[in-house]
Amino acid sequence: MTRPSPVRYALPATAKRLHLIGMPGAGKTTLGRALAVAYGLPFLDLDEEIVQREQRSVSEIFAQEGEEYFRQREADTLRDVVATYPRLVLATGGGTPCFHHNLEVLLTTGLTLYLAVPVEELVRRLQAVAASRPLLAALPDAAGLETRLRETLAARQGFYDSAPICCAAPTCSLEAVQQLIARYFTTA
Ligand SMILES: Nc1ncnc2c1ncn2[C@@H]1O[C@H](COP(=O)(O)OP(=O)(O)OP(=O)(O)O)[C@@H](O)[C@H]1O
Ligand SMILES: O=C(O)C1=C[C@@H](O)[C@@H](O)[C@H](O)C1
Ligand SMILES: [Mg+2]
Repeated sequence: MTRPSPVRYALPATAKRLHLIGMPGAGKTTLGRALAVAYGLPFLDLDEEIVQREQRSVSEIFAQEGEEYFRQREADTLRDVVATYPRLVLATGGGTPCFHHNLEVLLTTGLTLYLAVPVEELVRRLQAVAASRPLLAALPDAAGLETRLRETLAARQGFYDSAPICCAAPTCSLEAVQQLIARYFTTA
């Protein structure tokens, strides 16, 4: 099989910011890092940026200040980040598009990609780490985790579906996403 030419997948000069949205465990951070390398763009993870600014973990912020405080910090940090970085691949938090008009910020300041992954796969990926996620901790078992993820996805689906590009598993490979991005720019 011949490898596709890298030129075909080059990011158009007009696309300087890529935003990845999707459920916890969808692969935003993993794919975001790979896209940043592929396109030669800086990478930033919004959760990590908040943690750095607050000098405490997301779980600690939720436990000590509550979710509303976290959502406000998330909204402020998102706006700072897009104002600061003219070129960027940004992995958002799972809830980022759903609060404080962040969706509008994401859609108007970069090309937003939704990583759609079935809940069964999210359960597999998150089972081991759910205890460290404030909104997924304290669930009794995998069935509880699955129920919580289904409810969360149902509430968020409308926000996620606003992204102009949707990459559905199992085709969320780096190459598949690059093809979707290239196709978006040739048909837009
Ligand atoms: N395409 C993939 N196929 C299989 N596993 C993957 C894939 N992408 C990511 N993973 C795995 O799924 C887990 C979650 O990935 P990642 O941290 O990138 O997701 P995320 O969307 O950033 O999650 P969060 O919202 O919690 O930050 C990790 O263990 C990662 O190795
Ligand atoms: O899905 C969510 O609401 C969250 C996902 C994480 O990325 C963090 O932003 C935080 O744990 C909240
Ligand atoms: Mg992440």
